[in-house]
This record gives sequence, C-alpha cells and structure tokens, in this order.
Amino acid sequence: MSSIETPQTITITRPDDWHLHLRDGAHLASVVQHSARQFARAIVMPNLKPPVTTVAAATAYRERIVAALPPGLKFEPLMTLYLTDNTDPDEIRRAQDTDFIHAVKLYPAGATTNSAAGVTDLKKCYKTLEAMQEVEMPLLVHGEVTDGDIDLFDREAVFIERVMRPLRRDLPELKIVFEHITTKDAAQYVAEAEGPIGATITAHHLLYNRNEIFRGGIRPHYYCLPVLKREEHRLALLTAATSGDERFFLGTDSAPHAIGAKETSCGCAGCYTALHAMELYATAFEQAGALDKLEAFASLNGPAFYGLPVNEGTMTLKREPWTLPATVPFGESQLVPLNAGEQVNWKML
Ligand SMILES: NC(=O)N[C@@H](CC(=O)O)C(=O)O
Ligand SMILES: [Zn+2]
Ligand SMILES: [Zn+2]
Repeated sequence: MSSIETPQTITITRPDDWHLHLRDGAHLASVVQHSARQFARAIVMPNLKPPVTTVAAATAYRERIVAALPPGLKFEPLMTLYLTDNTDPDEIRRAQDTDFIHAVKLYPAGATTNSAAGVTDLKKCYKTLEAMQEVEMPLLVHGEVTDGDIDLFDREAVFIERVMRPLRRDLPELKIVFEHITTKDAAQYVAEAEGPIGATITAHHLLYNRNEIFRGGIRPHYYCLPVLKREEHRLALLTAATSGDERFFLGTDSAPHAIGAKETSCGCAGCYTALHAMELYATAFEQAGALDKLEAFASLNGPAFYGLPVNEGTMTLKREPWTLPATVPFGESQLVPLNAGEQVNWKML
C-alpha cells in the first residue's frame, strides 16, 4: 500500500474481543468500560479466585459484569466455565442450555495467572470433553505445558505435540480455540489442521517480540504468558492474522493487574490493552500493509467460529496521534496500560 493510498480513517463492522480478563468487584468496575467502548461483545475468562467452575457461578458473574457497565454502553459478556479435573459432564449440558455460556476454558494447572485449580491431566476430563463435543461447546485452550524442565519459550510448541495433537486425534469433532498463540509453530498447526479449530491472537504479540521485555532494562508491563517470542514468530502471527484465513480472530487477552503486582520482584503475567486495543491492531495491520483485512479478523471470523451473528453498527478509527495515560484507576489502586505514556497513531472515534 503506498503512502498516498494509506487511508486516514477506517470503518469496520463493530468488533468483538474473543479473549478478555475482566476480574471482579472494584477491579471489574474500573476496567469493563474500556472493553465496552471498544467491543460489542467479549468472551470473558473464568480465572477468578475462586474460578468460575459452575453455571451458577457464571450466571452470578455475568450479572456483576452487566451491573458494572456504565449507563448507555451496550456490551454483551459471553461467559465461560473453568475446566477442572472434576467438571461434571452434566454441568456442560446445563451450560449449553443457557444462552450466555459459550465455551469452557482449559488451564493446565500452574500454567498462568489463577490456574492452580486447572487441569492436572486431560485424561481425567475425557467424559466432560466428550459431552462438549456432543453439544458443540468450544474448548478454549491455554496451550502451554507446565513442566519446569521445558524451556519457557518452548512451552507452546511442546504443548502442540504432547497435548493438542493427541486431544484432537481422540476428539476430532471437538471445537477448539488455541488461545493467544505466540509461535509460528502454533500458527502453522492451526492453519493446516483439519476440523473445527481456530486461534486468537493478541495485539501485543503482533506488535512486539521478546526484545521488548528487556529494552533498556526490565519492562514488566510487557511480560505476559505465553511470553513474547522471537521476531520470526511475530512475523508468522502477523501473516496469519492478515491472511484472511477464517480460523484466526481477535482476542486481546487484556489482563489487568495492579501496578504493585507488576512492578515487584516476582511480577504477575499480563498486559493491559483494553484501553487501546483496536488502535494497536490497526497499527499492526497497517505495518503489514493489510488494513483491508482488519475487519475479517476483528469482526467476522470470531462470530463465524462461535456461530453467532455479526454485530450491527460500525466502528471508525482515525489516523490521529494521541498519548496513552501513565496509569488508569484499578479499584483502590492503579494499573499501567501497555504503551503507558507513549503515542499511538490511530484513535477510535
Ligand atoms: N495472559 C496473561 O499473561 N495473564 C492472564 C492469564 C492468561 O491468559 O494466561 C491473566 O489472567 O492475568
Ligand atoms: Zn492464557
Ligand atoms: Zn488470558
């Protein structure tokens, strides 16, 4: 795309966020407005303390989210259940009977924030996974092995071989979303796999490689899981996201943590992008010369995978530089958004 042709505004069908952390209580009240401004709907992650493991808990959590929305902002939380070794197949059927639970989330125990109650051995969940396959309830996967002897940067690639391939061999009709993919291995696996599989990609994994975590010093706000990878992986993700392939869709993985939990000797994983998510995706797609592919990735492919209607209405992004705040309120505390104090070149109108 030549600079003369580079558009000054882009208008697309209203987008959705297919992977989002909203937290709870006062934290939820602080952050939900940011996502509701950017997105019509979001798949809400269940990794609260305690995790959202039942239909009853998801129902109550959904009500708290709706109650925390500022008046006038329309936003539909699409709820998920947290899979444990003990999730009852009947809970899946009950979830399917609601019109607001759309998926079940697999956290390998110990893989990431609030995953201690996650699955220790997927074999323990096969009856439940069979029920999911039967009722066409998607399984959302944090795809990293947890073994301490596997290099942190290899955990996603090893997960494909050790967990994803056997799982999909055993349950070929189970709908799966490989969440927040970070490697060329995962992008290639999803692009070539047979059957019902998709993948979400975050804005930060499209924009940054692992150097960003160490640029001029240690930068905890760029630390998330799965961790940023080498440049070759970023480029493969950008190619996948801008390919037009329906399997790849937007999931911010915006993961708020209080400033004190990030800027400390053992900081939490998670990047906060809910404030400027679409601006970041537009920046990445522009870099790839593929702004014309943003709508499919952000607004069309996700609904197609989940069997939901495309949103009504549009969103417009304008080429207009603005500066991210240094912090935003987060309950009683503050959080530091990704790109705090930096300029972004697109602005949502
Ligand atoms: N992505 C992250 O680094 N953190 C997420 C958990 C997750 O999505 O793995 C969180 O809940 O903070
Ligand atoms: Zn995750
Ligand atoms: Zn996440």
